[in-house]
Amino acid sequence: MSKTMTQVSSRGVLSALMGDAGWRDYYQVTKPKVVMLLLLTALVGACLAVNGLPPAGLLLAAMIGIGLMSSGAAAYNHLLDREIDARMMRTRGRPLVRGQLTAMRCFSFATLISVLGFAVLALWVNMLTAWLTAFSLVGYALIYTLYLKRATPQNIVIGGLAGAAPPLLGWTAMTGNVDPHSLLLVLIVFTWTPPHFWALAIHRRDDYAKVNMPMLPVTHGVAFTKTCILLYTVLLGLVCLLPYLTGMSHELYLLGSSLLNGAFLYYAWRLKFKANSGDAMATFKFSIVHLMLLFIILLTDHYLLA
Ligand code: HEM
Ligand SMILES: CC(C)=CCC/C(C)=C/CC/C(C)=C/COP(=O)(O)OP(=O)(O)O
Repeated sequence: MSKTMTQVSSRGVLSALMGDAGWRDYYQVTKPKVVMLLLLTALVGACLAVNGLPPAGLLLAAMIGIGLMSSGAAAYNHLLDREIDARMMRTRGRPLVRGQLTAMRCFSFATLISVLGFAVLALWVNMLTAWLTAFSLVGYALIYTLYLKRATPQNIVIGGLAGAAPPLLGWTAMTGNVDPHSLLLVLIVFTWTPPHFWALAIHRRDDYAKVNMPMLPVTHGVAFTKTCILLYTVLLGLVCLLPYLTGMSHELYLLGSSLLNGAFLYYAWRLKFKANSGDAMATFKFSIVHLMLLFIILLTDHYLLA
């Protein structure tokens, strides 16, 4: 076959695979910003697991494997939620709703990257990490998305475990076993998740009510949800002391995390006691900055003071 004919036929195969979808549609269903933050928490877990720098090849394989499987989980979530996504303002522009990406293509893509991710972890990291990541994928893509989300206002408290797993996954990738210190990092993300999500759920309450999604502000009201956010933020402040109290982290972490948790508490207090329509969204946005900085501080403390 001539070079031009080969180019034409490979372009034909590619366009048959892509259909109306562009790279951007595949990228969007992976929830890239969420996965970036999940990977930061996994990276910190991996670095805290070892003395000095983690072996570069092992770290790269772990990040690729965890990243692919988290992206796969996010793509399954887009697939399984496409009908409710079509009815909510926030999500109605998603690729499966617009018809840019077919359900079959999304399923194939999610399966391909999830299996690839599992293979990378199984071949180049270790089986414990591969299976723990697979459980997290099933926890988010199936148990949370298909069942919990639609069943109970405690959906994200229970479902939050999957999103909180990456620091443990990063840690086990380096050591091959579950260290109690890694569970402290999981506990931090786990306690952070309810205020993170409920702040957004207050802002989007009408959207969730419209599709009968039992999110806390819909089932128990906005005032009660604000109280829960405040209580979880206090709990998060206490949980964040544990890395210092158990000797895992040092004074830099104690100072940095106390400032961040003080600021989070201020947002939660303002949301509860000073009614202002923009406060819920401001609290949601701050939660993301909070978790990102908290893990950067954990890492800095580890390398400067360990
Ligand atoms: C069950 C647990 C969680 C729930 C229910 C939840 C829910 C949400 C929702 C509904 C959004 C808005 C997405 C949008 O605007 O389209 C969001 C955004 C976000 N979440 Fe979460 N989240 C959870 C856990 C996490 C975890 C564990 C992380 C990272 C460690 C995370 C990081 C983010 C980031 C970075 C964004 C902003 C995404 C963007 O701007 O595109 N979330 N979350
Ligand atoms: C392998 C592994 C670590 C898996 C975890 C993967 C993952 C993407 C966790 C993040 C949790 C999250 C964004 C929940 C929101 O879903 P939602 O359906 O409530 O939000 P939506 O309405 O914006 O889709």
